[in-house]
Amino acid sequence: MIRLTFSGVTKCFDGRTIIRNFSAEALSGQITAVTGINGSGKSTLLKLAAGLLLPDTGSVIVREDGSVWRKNDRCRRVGMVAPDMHVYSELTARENLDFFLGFRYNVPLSDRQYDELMSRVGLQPDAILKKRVRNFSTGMEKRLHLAILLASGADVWLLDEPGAHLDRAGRCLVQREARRAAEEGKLVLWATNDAEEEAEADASIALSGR
Ligand SMILES: Nc1ncnc2c1ncn2[C@@H]1O[C@H](COP(=O)(O)OP(=O)(O)OP(=O)(O)O)[C@@H](O)[C@H]1O
Repeated sequence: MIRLTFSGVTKCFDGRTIIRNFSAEALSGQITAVTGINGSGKSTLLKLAAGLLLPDTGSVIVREDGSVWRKNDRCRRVGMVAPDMHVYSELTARENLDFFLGFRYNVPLSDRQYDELMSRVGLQPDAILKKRVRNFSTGMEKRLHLAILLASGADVWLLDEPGAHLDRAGRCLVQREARRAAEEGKLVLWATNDAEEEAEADASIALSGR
C-alpha cells in the first residue's frame, strides 16, 4: 500500500499564500480527484507531491508499507502529466520516448513495445514514425505525454488536467488508463475541473482556494 500524506502544508508564492495549513491523504488502488476553483492550487499540490516544489511549512510524504520513500524513490517512481510538460519538438515520438525513458531505464523500447504503446494511446505508429513532434496536433502531443507516463512504469501517477485538449475518445482513454492504473495498485492523483472526471474518482481532495 502506497500512501501520500500532506500534513499541515502551507505554500506561498511572492508572499501570497496559495495553500494554507492543508492536510489530506491519497491511497494506492484509488483515483483521488484534486478539485477546486481556478487558481486554488491544484497544480501546485501535484508539484508538491512530485517533490518539484517544497512546502514552506508542513510535509509531503510518500510511504509504502510503512517505509518512507527517499528522494530518489520519488524521482524513479512518480510520473506526471501536466500542461507545462514539454516534449522535444524536433524529435519524433519515438526519439522523445527513448530520451525520457533513458533517464529511468537506459534501454530503448523494442519495435513491438513502441507499436503497442502508440496504439494504446491512439497514435498510428506508422503514420507518426518519421513525423517530428512539432507537426503533431495538441491532442496528439497530449497522447504522447500519456505514452511516456505509461512506459515509465511509475507507481504514483500525478495527472494535471490530462483531458484538456483531448477529444471525447482521448478523455475516455485517459479515464480508462487511470482506472487500470488504480486497479493495478498505483496511486492516481488527478487534478480536474471536470464534473465527469470528478465522478470517476474514488475519493477527492478539495482545495478551498484561499
Ligand atoms: N511558480 C510560481 N510562481 C508564482 N506564482 C505561482 C507559481 N505557481 C503557481 N503560482 C500561483 O499560484 C496560484 C495557484 O496556481 P495553480 O496553477 O496551482 O492553481 P490551479 O488550481 O491548478 O489553477 P487552474 O485550475 O487554473 O489550473 C495562482 O495564482 C498562480 O498564479
